[in-house]
Amino acid sequence: MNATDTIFALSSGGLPSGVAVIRLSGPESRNAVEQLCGSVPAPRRASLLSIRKRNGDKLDEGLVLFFPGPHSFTGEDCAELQIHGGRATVKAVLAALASFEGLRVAEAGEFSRRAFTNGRMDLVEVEGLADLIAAETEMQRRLAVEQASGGLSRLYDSWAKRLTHGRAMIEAELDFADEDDVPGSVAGSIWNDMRALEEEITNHLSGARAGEILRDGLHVVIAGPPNAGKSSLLNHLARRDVAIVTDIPGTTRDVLHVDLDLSGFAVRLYDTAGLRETDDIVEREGIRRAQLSMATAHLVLLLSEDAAAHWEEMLGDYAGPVIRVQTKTDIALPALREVRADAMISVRTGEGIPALLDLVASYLPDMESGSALALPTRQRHALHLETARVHIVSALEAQSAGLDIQAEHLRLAGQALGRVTGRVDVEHLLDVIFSEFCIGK
Ligand SMILES: Nc1nc2c(c(=O)[nH]1)N(C=O)[C@@H](CNc1ccc(C(=O)N[C@@H](CCC(=O)O)C(=O)O)cc1)CN2
Ligand SMILES: Nc1nc2c(ncn2[C@@H]2O[C@H](COP(=O)(O)OP(=O)(O)OP(=O)(O)O)[C@@H](O)[C@H]2O)c(=O)[nH]1
Ligand SMILES: [Mg+2]
Repeated sequence: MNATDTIFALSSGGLPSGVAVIRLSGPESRNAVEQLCGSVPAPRRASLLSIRKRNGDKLDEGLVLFFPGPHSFTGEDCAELQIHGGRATVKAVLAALASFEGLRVAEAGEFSRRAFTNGRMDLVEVEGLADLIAAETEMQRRLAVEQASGGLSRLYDSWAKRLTHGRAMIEAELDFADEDDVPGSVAGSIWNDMRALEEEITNHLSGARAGEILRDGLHVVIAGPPNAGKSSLLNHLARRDVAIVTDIPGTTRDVLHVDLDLSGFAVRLYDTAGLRETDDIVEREGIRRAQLSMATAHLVLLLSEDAAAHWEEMLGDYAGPVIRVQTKTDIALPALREVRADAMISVRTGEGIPALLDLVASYLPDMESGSALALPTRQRHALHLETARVHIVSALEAQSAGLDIQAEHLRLAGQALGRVTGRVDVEHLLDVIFSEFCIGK
């Protein structure tokens, strides 16, 4: 990977498509456009031009744009060829680009990586952009667009600035400590703000669970005895035949999951092996996996067709929230319909399903509609934010240790914040973060 190469890639999605966008970035972008199109359009203006091979053969006619650096997505010279999205057309134009000296196909995330390297985006924005491209539900989109457009970064930068100010005040006091005419304590004025900052970070961190649920989905595990109708419920909610359903107890062994959109929120629903004592090695492994998924669930739907079920016994070590669901109400005798469950459903008739979904939705984070979503979305963020918070507390509590020790804690707090946005040594993280992207981004 050489950062002075000029890179290109198909940045639009699957082919064929109405229009396909090929992006270029790097010093040879201008030359490549000139060779292929006969001229270079005015900066940032779309021009309809013919795209030709060196021998004059016409490949296509498309809208062509040139973005001189540094005012471009990557900060380098960039260009776009917006051509017809036929497979052969795209293949021919990509081949023509590859034939130029100094041009090569981009790696996954390489455009965004250059934007980061050139200071066009910080790490939090890059992660937001990756989430925006991956977003499948309205809440994932809202969270990601706020993060990608710098909402979170501005917050973290404003915190870092307050820490720097605090340190500057302490330094000033240390420098002038032996001069008699310095009035009062300069440093004394910052501690109220540091206390307030610590509180703001604590508040922000309390949204970390909501942020992770919004981004990754609420993890809901369907559990219960064999034959309860777990796989049938998964298939019903997925509206697809995802899991094998038979009337033989012990059908499901592997953990399967589907992603649902529940009023704009992502929900990841897991189907698991029926819980029972068994000598079958394969089934036992399935049950072990079922228990493992329960251990990390946000919510368990405990299914049983028997209203007299001993619900608690099936939960094992799981201590999180549970919705007890009585299944197959279409065949259950009215006499058996004692209300010992939280929900009663039939996937045959659809009875009780909307009520069950309402119950599940009540475990989703409480989001005000329309409000900006400035929540920590990744453990990486939460870990550094917590480190920053702890250092601020240490600074506040180190009164007797002296101002220079307090200043050092504030410096470490600022460094932790800098690791979130990528302004402080994050080199080792970059490959991981950028590999999340697709080629062309
Ligand atoms: N055709 C096309 N659409 C696209 C993109 C793209 O690269 N090409 N984007 C790719 O992700 C997104 C838009 N993001 C972009 C971000 C910055 C600049 C850019 O040229 N910025 C300059 C000039 C800004 C201005 O004109 O005010 C700059 O910031 O200096 C372009 C696209 C979504 N839509
Ligand atoms: N009448 C009726 N039958 C149902 C209903 N839900 C599931 N069944 C039947 O119950 C049997 C077991 O269903 P599954 O969905 O495979 O049960 P499971 O809980 O996944 O079972 P295991 O994977 O073995 O643990 C199948 O024959 C289903 O057709 C329902 O609402 N009404
Ligand atoms: Mg099953």
